[in-house]
Amino acid sequence: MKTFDQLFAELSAKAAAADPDSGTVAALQAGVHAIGKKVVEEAAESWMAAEHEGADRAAEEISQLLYHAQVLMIAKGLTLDDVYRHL
Ligand SMILES: N=c1c2ncn([C@@H]3O[C@H](COP(=O)(O)OP(=O)(O)OP(=O)(O)O)[C@@H](O)[C@H]3O)c2ncn1[C@@H]1O[C@H](COP(=O)(O)O)[C@@H](O)[C@H]1O
Repeated sequence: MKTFDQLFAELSAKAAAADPDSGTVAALQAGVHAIGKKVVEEAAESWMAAEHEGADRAAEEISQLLYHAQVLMIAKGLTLDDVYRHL
């Protein structure tokens, strides 16, 4: 288990190292358009799970939504603070 901030640090390190075994690095190479589609897909799956499936399934889909949102942030060169200052 990890926190939002810990996951962001992990993904940022993998991106900086261009880890060839990382799905995150592959997603970043695919670009903002492809990452954006995953954000929308996971948002829809989160909605469907919340409406039609149990709490655990909703939590799982929401975790994937958060992951892809972080990948989008890294693709755009955004830091956590860039986002947090809007909260
Ligand atoms: N938390 C996640 C995470 N959540 C979702 N995903 C990816 O998001 C996709 C969503 O899964 P779906 O259920 O939609 O599956 P799918 O539609 O069959 O997937 P695709 O065919 O679209 O790839 C999967 O391909 C996962 O690889 C994640 N990939 C990685 N992480 C974590 O990110 C960290 C770095 O991972 P790597 O960069 O792969 O080393 C590790 O701690 C991982 O646990």
